[in-house]
Amino acid sequence: MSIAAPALTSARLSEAPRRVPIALDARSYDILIGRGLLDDPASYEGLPRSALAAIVSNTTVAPLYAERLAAQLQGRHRRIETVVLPDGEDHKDWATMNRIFDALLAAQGDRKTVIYALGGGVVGDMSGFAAACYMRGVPFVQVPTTLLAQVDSSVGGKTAVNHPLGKNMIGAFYQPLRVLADLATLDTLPDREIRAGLAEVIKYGPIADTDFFDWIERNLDALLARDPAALAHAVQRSCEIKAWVVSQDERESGLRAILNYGHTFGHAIEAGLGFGVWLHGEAVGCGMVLAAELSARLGLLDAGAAARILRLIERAGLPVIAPVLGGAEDWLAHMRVDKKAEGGEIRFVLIDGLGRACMRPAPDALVTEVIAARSDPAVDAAARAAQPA
Ligand SMILES: NC(=O)c1ccc[n+]([C@@H]2O[C@H](COP(=O)([O-])OP(=O)(O)OC[C@H]3O[C@@H](n4cnc5c(N)ncnc54)[C@H](O)[C@@H]3O)[C@@H](O)[C@H]2O)c1
Ligand SMILES: O=C(O)C(=O)C[C@@H](O)[C@H](O)[C@H](O)COP(=O)(O)O
Ligand SMILES: [Zn+2]
Repeated sequence: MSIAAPALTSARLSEAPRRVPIALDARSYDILIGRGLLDDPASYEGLPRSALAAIVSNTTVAPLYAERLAAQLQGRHRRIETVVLPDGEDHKDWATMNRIFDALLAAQGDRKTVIYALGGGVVGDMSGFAAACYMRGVPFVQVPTTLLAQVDSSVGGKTAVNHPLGKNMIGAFYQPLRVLADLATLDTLPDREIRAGLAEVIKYGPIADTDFFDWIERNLDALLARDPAALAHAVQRSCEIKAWVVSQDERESGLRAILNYGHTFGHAIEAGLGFGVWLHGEAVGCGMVLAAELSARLGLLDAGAAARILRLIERAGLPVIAPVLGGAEDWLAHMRVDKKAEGGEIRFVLIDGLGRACMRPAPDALVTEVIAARSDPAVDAAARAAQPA
């Protein structure tokens, strides 16, 4: 499989709200992108009215934005309940999911209850999964408040929780009614999270769009400085590319796997270090470096292009040296549970020339060589030292 995305509509750099449509077999929806959308009644037009709306958020985001969202939902729903989850990837698990179900049942949520996912990818993935399961499916709206969630996780309907043995192992494909990405919410986001979000932005270049890759290279400093026009373009273009991919292959029977570039290595790092030690975007950033190196060693990518990918990820302040974990066998064991693996054979998303991705197995010995070349035990030591006692 080898894919190259066609050029899409050129992005505007105006301050007007942007609308990216995502067309699916069963249903289409809009991704709204702009500053101030959270407080704009127009953002909510056409969404269902019901007895109960449940805002699912976390201990960090709820105090910042839940009241403002609730104010917009008044009049549309008779009751508004806010479910506040503990914050962090280490809480993206079944116990936390049950807290959402407990709250929905305690509030007598019915089949028309609308779930609003207010937060980053962790809240979004869990709220979406809760919406898919509660009474076998209730409507939900994504209100992403991290860069990563605005450019990636809120779009396309992958929902999940982690299992101790693997990342996102329990989940469902379940699409939101709308994505409402208020760029102003990024103002309160810590710098480390901006950098993590940039990993998924960078991802779209090598897999689908060399012009976008060039644009990110030229505009990385503006993105790191949170320049509003640069961020708006990055979010819009990322959503356009993701919508283009997902609308052709909603359930990942082929093409959609390109969105997993860097994730086979990245998920192994997240699980191997313990969920939450490295941010998802950090692990994916490093994973993209390893996958580019593997692509080069397989003769798919020239060394200059692999070096450009590495340099961009490094400039974004993301890690480019991996942990050693428990050694080569430990790495391979983590990667064998990857959802793209078939019959225990690991399949990697590789870069087949900048702007094109393909999926292929690779010899264990070569994968091990790449890991050995790009890992350092000092990274494991630093990760252990950064963990709370
Ligand atoms: N479903 C998908 O397609 C998809 C795609 C990419 C990633 N993901 C998943 O998304 C998760 C990562 O998402 P993430 O990077 O958003 O992490 P996150 O959800 O943990 O959010 C990062 C941190 O930022 C805080 N935060 C969120 N919004 C804030 C704001 N506006 N101001 C201040 N703080 C804020 C959060 O409380 C958290 O501490 C991972 O679990 C990953 O697997 C899913
Ligand atoms: O939307 C997709 O498809 C992706 O692969 C996007 C990824 O950035 C995201 O991290 C996703 O959750 C990974 O999916 P998984 O199937 O490997 O768990
Ligand atoms: Zn990801």
